[in-house]
Amino acid sequence: MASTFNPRSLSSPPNPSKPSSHIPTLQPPHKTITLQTPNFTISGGSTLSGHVSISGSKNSALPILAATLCCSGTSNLRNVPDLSDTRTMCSVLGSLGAEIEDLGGELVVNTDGVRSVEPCEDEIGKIRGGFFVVGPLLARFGEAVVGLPGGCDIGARPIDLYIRGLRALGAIVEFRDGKVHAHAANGKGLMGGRFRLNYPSVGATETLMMAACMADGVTVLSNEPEVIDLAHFLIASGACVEGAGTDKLLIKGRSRLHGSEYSIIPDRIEAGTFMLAAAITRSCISMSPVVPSHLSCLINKLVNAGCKIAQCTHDMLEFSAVPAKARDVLHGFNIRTNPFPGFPTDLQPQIMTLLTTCDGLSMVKESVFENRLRHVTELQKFGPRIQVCGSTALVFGKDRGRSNRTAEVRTKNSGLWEHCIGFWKRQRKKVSMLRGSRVVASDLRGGVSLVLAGLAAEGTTEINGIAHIDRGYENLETKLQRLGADVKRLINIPSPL
Ligand SMILES: CC(=O)N[C@H]1[C@@H](OP(=O)(O)OP(=O)(O)OC[C@H]2O[C@@H](n3ccc(=O)[nH]c3=O)[C@H](O)[C@@H]2O)O[C@H](CO)[C@@H](O)[C@@H]1O
Ligand SMILES: C=C(OP(=O)(O)O)C(=O)O
Repeated sequence: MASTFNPRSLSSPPNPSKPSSHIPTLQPPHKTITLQTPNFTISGGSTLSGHVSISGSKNSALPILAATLCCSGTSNLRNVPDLSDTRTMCSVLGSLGAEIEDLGGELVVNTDGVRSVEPCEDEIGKIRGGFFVVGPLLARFGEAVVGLPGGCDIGARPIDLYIRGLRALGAIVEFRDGKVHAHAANGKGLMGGRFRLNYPSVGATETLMMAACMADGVTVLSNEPEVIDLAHFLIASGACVEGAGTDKLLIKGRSRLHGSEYSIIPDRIEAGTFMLAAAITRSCISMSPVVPSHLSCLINKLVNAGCKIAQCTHDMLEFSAVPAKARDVLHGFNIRTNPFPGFPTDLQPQIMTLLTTCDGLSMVKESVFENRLRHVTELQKFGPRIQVCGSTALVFGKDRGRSNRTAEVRTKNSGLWEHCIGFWKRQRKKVSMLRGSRVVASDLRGGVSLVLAGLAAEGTTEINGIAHIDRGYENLETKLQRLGADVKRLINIPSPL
């Protein structure tokens, strides 16, 4: 991974102005999940076929579970995925006094018994979404004492935008004893106010929406599908939220929200991961339910690379990467992660794995999180040539005489070209199929990108640290097995001394 080239001048599309490192910083401690049992063992090389059912979205379910704290009566939530993250979120609510009943496929949440405004710190520290409860607790009870969040270790992930936004809504916020202490300035409820995020943070937008739904007026920016899903849940519960899906949300306060019945949207990141599993194994699979427009950016990239959408309805996709002729290849391409509708950062590690099997040189630029290329070191153990500099990775695919002109031009313009083309020429003859390896997942999407590598690799792969993957994929191995993959979850028994 050592690099000497300078990527400063890499040309790239405009990025919304991201808060820079001068912003303060209540930075959350990233909790390390103990990397031990179980693991995945994968025999690579199988072609996939058949249909996969896509679960509800983790990143919608977490804020919507938090939002039930705003609602009197019961909230009936369908399509909540059964993940370690959603279980943790239920424990967070339980630690406040909420009652949650699992009807199998439907969670019934009643928060009328909530008497505490201080959720269990250990549970909050396991996931990013735990911190979202600060918004609804302030909205309904006028007070919250919340520990710092955990989640994937992919960057500093500060919470300064949350704090600034809550202050703009009239909260007094202090940091004491490792926790955020917030209360409504007038001792009753939040007053409402206007706040413009200087970066469309998903979590800050969601937290402020929940905080504002019993106060008045907030202007926020993120329009990720999961933010819109939360807006729809709040509206179903009696909130007045205008502008969901645009870059301006207007929330008019209501004194009370009520329970409702709501179904979480399908997980676009899970669906995207399965499309990439089909692409890397050059297979054809169908999937539902999906919202195809949530996947447009990925679909465009894959179609340009040589894949096909064989069928598409309002909630089903049939995706094929089966070559029409034996000599057909998938062509490398460039991606840059960005807020929706840009390329999702949560699919960056997975698409990088696909690119190692494509033709030519590809460039991957991570622009949302500053430390989201950690999986590369493990991915390299499968044999591909990937060079990282800062937040950019160059993926040296197979050379069959065609290369990715855009990557060439961009790298040429940036002075990177001489360095990397020389390297590629020396290495390309050595590039062959991915080879099975023993690797460790260090975060959720980086971890699943290793599963994709294992599916395509020659031989056997063992992936440890799969607790990270269990945070965000429901029954991953069962779903892959049904598609024909040879994946097993094994429990390691530590050898006696
Ligand atoms: C539970 C959940 O929904 N997680 C998703 C959510 O995370 P999350 O809500 O944490 O992501 P954000 O959109 O907040 O973060 C984007 C960028 O903004 C920065 N930032 C954020 C808040 C803040 O107060 N200050 C600040 O500087 C972050 O460090 C990061 O560099 O959106 C991300 C971006 O689509 C996804 O990768 C995560 O899967
Ligand atoms: C980064 C992710 O999750 P979290 O924000 O919960 O850590 C993710 O889902 O890829």
